[in-house]
Amino acid sequence: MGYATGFVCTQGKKPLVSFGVISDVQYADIPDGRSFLGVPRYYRNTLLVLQRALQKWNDKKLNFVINFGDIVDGFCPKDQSLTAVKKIVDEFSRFNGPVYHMIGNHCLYNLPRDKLLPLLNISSRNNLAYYDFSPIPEYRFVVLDGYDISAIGWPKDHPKTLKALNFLREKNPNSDKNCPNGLVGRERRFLMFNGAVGKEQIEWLDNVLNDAKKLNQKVVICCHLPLDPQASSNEALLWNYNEVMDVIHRYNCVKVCLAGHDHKGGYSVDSYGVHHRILEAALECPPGTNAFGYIDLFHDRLVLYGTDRLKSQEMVLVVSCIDASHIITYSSHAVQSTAKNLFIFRAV
Ligand SMILES: Nc1ccn([C@@H]2O[C@H](COP(=O)(O)O)[C@@H](O)[C@H]2O)c(=O)n1
Ligand SMILES: O=P(O)(O)OC[C@H](O)CO
Repeated sequence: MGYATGFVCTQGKKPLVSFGVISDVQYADIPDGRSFLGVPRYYRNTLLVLQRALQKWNDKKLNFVINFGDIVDGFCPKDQSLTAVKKIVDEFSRFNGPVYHMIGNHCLYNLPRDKLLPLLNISSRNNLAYYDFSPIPEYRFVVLDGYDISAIGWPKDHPKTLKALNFLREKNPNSDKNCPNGLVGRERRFLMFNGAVGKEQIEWLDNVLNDAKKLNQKVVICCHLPLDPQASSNEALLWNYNEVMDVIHRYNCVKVCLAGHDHKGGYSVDSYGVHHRILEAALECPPGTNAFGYIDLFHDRLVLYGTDRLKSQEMVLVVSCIDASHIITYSSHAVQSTAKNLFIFRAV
């Protein structure tokens, strides 16, 4: 295990703040298995990955930690859900500082929102799980609730469940609404394990970004579901990623969007110069390997130091795009190179 080095652009500067990141822990006290597409999943080992992450984050005296959702897997036996969620939350609470959680589909397979959100320390109105925080005056973090409109997590007769089911009936012809067969390209996101950001949350986002702009803050958006098709598999995207990105693109203050859910990870810079980084899943680490990291925040860039499967990434912030038609994209399997490609952007 080791953090990748070689980022020369920080020139030994001290970061404004540093925070730990991990996604898709998906713990369950069950034997190893596979995803629908056959990718191995190590349900018990993932707890060890989280424990090593905590050790590293505490050793490095990071300022806070963000968990990108799905702390417990849907295959966790339901009579163990509460114990399993508490077990993982207790692990996170060994961090010597604040931990910010967000919800994912697997959290919602295990517990309803009214039980889940207090455990995750998400104080909410109407059981919604979006919020923002500002660890330093220069930066604002916005955590979105990607399952605001969803067929999972709300009571069966809740208006949001009914709305989501109607939406899926309209968009996905398959009887198994998790099956993307017959859907083409970006339409393949219309699956039950995804969801949407509702109207009220979009208005809230607009207001937060307006406020951040007035305060001259840079914004990092965090959401379990990815927001950019260039970084993500079509099957993992937020249903209304385009609506959310339309709001985000109205504000030059949004610099980076971080996500989980698409376990292989990904990265892109969109046509507005916003970085999108999807974190590789902890669940898919074979025993002895890891997928966690930490991010150093500077005035002009974010530097992600990943371990093993979680790849390192330098994200240079931009104020304007000289050539908006040129989008830099590569999958997590491709060679990682960012800074040298960013000559088309003017750095802050
Ligand atoms: N290509 C796919 C992917 C998934 N499904 C359905 O989703 C469920 C969950 O998938 P996982 O990747 O988390 O295992 C799975 O049980 C399938 O119902 C699918 O149909 N086609
Ligand atoms: O974490 P899961 O099981 O919901 O899987 C999500 C898929 O990777 C999205 O493509």
